[in-house]
Amino acid sequence: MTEAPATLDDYRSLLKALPGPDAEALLAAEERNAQLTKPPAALGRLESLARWYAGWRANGRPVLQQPQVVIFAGNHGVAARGVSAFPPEVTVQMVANFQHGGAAINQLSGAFGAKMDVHAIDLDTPTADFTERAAMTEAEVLTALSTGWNAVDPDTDLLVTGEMGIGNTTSAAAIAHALYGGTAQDWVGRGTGVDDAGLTLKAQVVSDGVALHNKVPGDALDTLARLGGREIAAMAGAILRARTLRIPVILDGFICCSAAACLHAISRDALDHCVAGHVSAESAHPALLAKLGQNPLLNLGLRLGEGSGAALAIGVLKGAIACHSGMATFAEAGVSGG
Ligand SMILES: O=C(O)c1ccc[n+]([C@@H]2O[C@H](COP(=O)([O-])O)[C@@H](O)[C@H]2O)c1
Ligand SMILES: Cc1cc2nc[nH]c2cc1C
Repeated sequence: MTEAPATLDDYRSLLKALPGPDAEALLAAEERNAQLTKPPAALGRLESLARWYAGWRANGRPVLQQPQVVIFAGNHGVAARGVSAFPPEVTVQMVANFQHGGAAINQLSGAFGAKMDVHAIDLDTPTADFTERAAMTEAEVLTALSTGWNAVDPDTDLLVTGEMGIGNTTSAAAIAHALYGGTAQDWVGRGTGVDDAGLTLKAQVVSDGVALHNKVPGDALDTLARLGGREIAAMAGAILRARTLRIPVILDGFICCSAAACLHAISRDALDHCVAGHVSAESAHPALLAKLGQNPLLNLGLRLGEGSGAALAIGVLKGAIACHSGMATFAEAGVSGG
């Protein structure tokens, strides 16, 4: 197995030298798509999805057989500021629920034939409150990144990255505010369901945290360490590891996209192997997706996290690949062309 990068600079170097999709497979998929028994473009976005998948899998007629859902959990010092509708102990309780098969993501992984792995990262040691100091030290963010890196099964042919962490919509909003500017209000949402007073407090916390850390120069990996969380860093590590293995990734909601944003801010093509599974009901998710240039596959009003929206989108991608690789051509079926 390829070892995880040892330093943040090693991650930066990797982000500048990422593999692309396979050009031959892209061409073969394009040619095959043009011959399938349907009017041109009649399968809409399924057609470009299948080509995208074919390119990353280096196979013009690919199969999708071994999806992996990986869930990372982390605790946040900033949760002590009262920014969530739920107490921090829910993180470890939900990890137990994942392990016992009782969460939504267990059902969705099962429904779409994905194996599911859960990584609880140092839950007894919440990150520092980012309004006081950096959420993670360099050693801590590297540990979390490598947890994500090592969590990817090299034999999987599709990865979903999900998370669980009370307080993490505040971290995600702070990352987005630091990377993209605007106001803190632009990036905060209700998360697990805070009321208006909670939302106002959240905006203040995000504003204070970003003001503190903006005083020190740094790039998006520094932002990840200063404002992020262990599960957010782990998702970034997993997304990057998947890229090195040419494993396509379905992104989940607001928090997952904040992790992806830290890679995208360093290298504009870092998410070319990713597709947004859904747009969540977290109010700033549409704006974050727009910054990433991502057009989500589903819009079902979910605001759960856990990889749930992305897991649902496995079904869409499986449908796209089944059509692309299984359909007859006009010649094979003896159907007249238009
Ligand atoms: O994925 C999303 O867009 C999303 C939106 C709202 C809430 N969540 C989940 O809710 C938790 C964070 O909410 P909060 O209010 O504690 O910041 C965390 O466990 C997330 O998985 C997730
Ligand atoms: C119960 C519960 C389940 C979750 N799953 C992801 N985030 C969550 C937050 C809460 C509060």
